[in-house]
Amino acid sequence: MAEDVDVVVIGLGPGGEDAAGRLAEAGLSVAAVESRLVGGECPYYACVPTKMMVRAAGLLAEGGRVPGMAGSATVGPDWAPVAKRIRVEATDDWDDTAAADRLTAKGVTLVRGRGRITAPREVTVDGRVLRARRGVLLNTGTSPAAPPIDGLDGLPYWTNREAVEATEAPGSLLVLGGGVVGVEMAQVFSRFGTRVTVVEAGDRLLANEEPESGDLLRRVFEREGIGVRTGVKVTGTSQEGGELALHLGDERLTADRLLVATGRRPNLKGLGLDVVGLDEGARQIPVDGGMRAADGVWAIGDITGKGAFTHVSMYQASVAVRDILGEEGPPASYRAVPRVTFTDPEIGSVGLTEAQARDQNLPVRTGTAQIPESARGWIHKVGNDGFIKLVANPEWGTLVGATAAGPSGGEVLGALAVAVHTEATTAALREMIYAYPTFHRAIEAALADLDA
Ligand SMILES: Cc1cc2nc3c(=O)[nH]c(=O)nc-3n(C[C@H](O)[C@H](O)[C@H](O)COP(=O)(O)OP(=O)(O)OC[C@H]3O[C@@H](n4cnc5c(N)ncnc54)[C@H](O)[C@@H]3O)c2cc1C
Ligand SMILES: NC(=O)c1ccc[n+]([C@@H]2O[C@H](COP(=O)([O-])OP(=O)(O)OC[C@H]3O[C@@H](n4cnc5c(N)ncnc54)[C@H](O)[C@@H]3O)[C@@H](O)[C@H]2O)c1
Repeated sequence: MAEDVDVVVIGLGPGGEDAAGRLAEAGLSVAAVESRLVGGECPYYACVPTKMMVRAAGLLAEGGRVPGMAGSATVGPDWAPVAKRIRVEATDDWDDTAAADRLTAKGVTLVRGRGRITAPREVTVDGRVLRARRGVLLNTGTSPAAPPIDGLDGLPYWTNREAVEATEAPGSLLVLGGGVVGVEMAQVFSRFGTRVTVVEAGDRLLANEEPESGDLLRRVFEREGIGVRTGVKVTGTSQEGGELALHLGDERLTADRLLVATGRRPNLKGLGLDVVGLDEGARQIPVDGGMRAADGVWAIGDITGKGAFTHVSMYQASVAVRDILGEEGPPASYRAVPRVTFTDPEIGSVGLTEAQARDQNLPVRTGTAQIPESARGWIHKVGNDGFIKLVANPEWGTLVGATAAGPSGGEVLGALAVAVHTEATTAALREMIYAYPTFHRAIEAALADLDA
């Protein structure tokens, strides 16, 4: 017999988990369906454990910067405490009991298994039928995607999941894909003594960011001994003995491990989307400003294609909850989506890149300041690589995008995210007093360059 509830949430990524809890706390009856781990990719295989890896790698790098600046230091990498911290503190050995208990304590009915829409406002999980009076909220996220390269399917390659579960740093690592996952992982493992080469098909690292960001990262990587191969085509793969190989025509790159970080595919197959007029083969589910995808269907998170970040998933959750509860509020806006690549230097950015602004036919003016030339950057000295780049629309007199690359670039970004979000005028930003000597004071120099 079917069970009647108000809302069924399929997939409990960060947004789905949050929305299910909030809807239950608002008094609705909520069934939440999860096939793997409550909380999704972020706490178990993505943001949280990888940032623990980044933190540990950063400590090693800072220790290595002591000579010539503050005396002597000997640092030796050991992956064991990183692996232990991920297993014990971050993921509870990839056990979601605590998260599941938190959710059910809010009044949510947790249903373990794979959910499928079987009729409008109806979801079936292993034969259990759930009817949703108000509707269904989709938050099924993404899975790692591998390109169709000869032989790759048969190789024991890592994705982000195996990399996070690693109990030791490999001797050598090939990273296929120089996007966010690839560059974060490459630098982490390199700092733990792994010989790393990044292999990227596009002509630069971090293709979605300003070209200056990819160029900066390449310079830093090469200085740190990380191999960077861009604009290359992998024609095949092979395994000989313990070694994995990528073929670039006649050339062979070999390593103990291969990390495939070539992007993600949305978890839409088998969801029964055709029942509600949506396309399971699509790259994303189109949503309106209230996160509505179809009658009685809301979608949030990576599957909406509005930015594959935990903060976007959480933001959309709050918009969807409001819409489901029939509360007033502004439609979702993506003008000022912030993003941070947690390399050293950190690459923080918000809004449009220069190229994206030009593609939208906006009038564009840019201003740049180099961190090493700022007072704080000069004082900081070793490890001071970075820049601020502003993308302004001179007609509106506002910033439409910005990048803060450098030490704590993701934190400096906060000021720029406020500026883009609130549409602060560049005139007002110029009148601001910027504390001396901070990294964010370089924003003032970039504003001056905007005028030049
Ligand atoms: C290595 C890595 C590092 C990252 N670091 C960051 C970072 O630092 N900051 C940041 O903001 N973002 C980061 N991200 C992105 C971030 O992980 C995602 O944007 C975030 O998890 C939000 O995803 P989501 O809400 O769409 O759902 P997901 O987290 O993908 O979760 C979806 C859930 O739905 C479940 N599911 C799927 N289909 C079904 C079904 N039919 N029935 C039941 N359950 C189903 C899945 O099992 C999963 O638990 C990182 C990603 C990766 C890969
Ligand atoms: N710090 C963060 O917030 C953070 C960290 C990691 C991931 N994420 C999210 O996860 C998403 C996925 O990250 P990702 O790095 O897997 O994907 P991505 O799309 O950012 O990068 C994938 C890269 O792989 C390259 N590639 C694709 N096919 C290739 C091939 N055959 N050979 C060589 N290179 C190839 C692409 O050109 C691209 O540069 C990101 O877009 C981001 O939204 C966020």
